[in-house]
Amino acid sequence: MQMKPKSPLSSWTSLTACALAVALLLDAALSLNGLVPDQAALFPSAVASLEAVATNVLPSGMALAGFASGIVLAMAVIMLPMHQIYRSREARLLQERERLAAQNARLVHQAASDGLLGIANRREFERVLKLEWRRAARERQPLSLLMIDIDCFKRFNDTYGHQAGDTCLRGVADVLRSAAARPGDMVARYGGEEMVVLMPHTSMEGAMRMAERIHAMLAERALPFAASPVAQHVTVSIGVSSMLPVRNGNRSVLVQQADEGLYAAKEAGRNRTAVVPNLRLIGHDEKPQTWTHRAQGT
Ligand SMILES: Nc1nc2c(ncn2[C@@H]2O[C@H](COP(=O)(O)OP(=O)(O)OP(=O)(O)O)[C@@H](O)[C@H]2O)c(=O)[nH]1
Repeated sequence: MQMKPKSPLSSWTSLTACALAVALLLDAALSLNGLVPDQAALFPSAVASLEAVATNVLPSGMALAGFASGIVLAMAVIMLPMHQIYRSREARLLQERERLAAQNARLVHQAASDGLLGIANRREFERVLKLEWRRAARERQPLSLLMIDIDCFKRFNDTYGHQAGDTCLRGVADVLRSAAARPGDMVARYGGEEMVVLMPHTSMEGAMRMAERIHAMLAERALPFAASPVAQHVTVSIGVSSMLPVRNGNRSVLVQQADEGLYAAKEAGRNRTAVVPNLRLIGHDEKPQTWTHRAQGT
């Protein structure tokens, strides 16, 4: 919580108000002597003391009080409007600071997201991947990635036009956003018609389930694509990778593996999910063992 700075003028105003109150009390005391003559018999010694004060001290006190009241009133007359001006300037500065903070947040969001799809862009994905990799290594938790590519998207653009292509991309991004609903999940545009879903604290099994959910949701959404050689609606191919990160490990392997899986899914006929086992365990001339799974219900 931010502390509002205290105006130096408000201290002056309080001081002025106190001085004014003291001066008024002094004036009231001065009048007391004339107001209580009948009660003098009841409290003779008190009245005698008051009279002594009134005779010896009050006349000079009266002059001093009058002078002080004059100064205090003059200060109040000057200070109060100045205080008002200060307060309204302070309010304007606070408003301006809030406006700039909101603008800054908007700019940060714009720099991190894709203008067409409204999801994170590649740069933001790389930034978050670095953080999540470190976190997963620290917490010894698996980190999974889906690399998703729309099938035959060139044909979609050629058939329906580039604008319809953009609408289709937005539709797929919407589905990914709804599917990856956990707070830690991240959906990003990796480039062109390729998107990624990064899933912290998620094992290979969980990532495969997520891939199946995406295929199912796209089949249900059924974005029309009659010219597709794969199905009557827009479909995607998905490559999956999952790792237990180590602190100084190479995080690009996670992306590379998902990309290999995507390639394998395309090769196997599209509209499916594929996993390529850990690339680092496979020799150069050895062909990776690929597991592919065709999407259900298409
Ligand atoms: N409308 C639109 N099209 C895009 C965008 N970004 C990339 N593309 C198009 O996506 C198409 C990708 O085509 P390819 O890489 O040949 O792949 P594909 O036709 O999807 O074929 P497969 O991936 O093998 O199924 C190209 O025609 C790009 O122009 C975009 O922002 N909007």
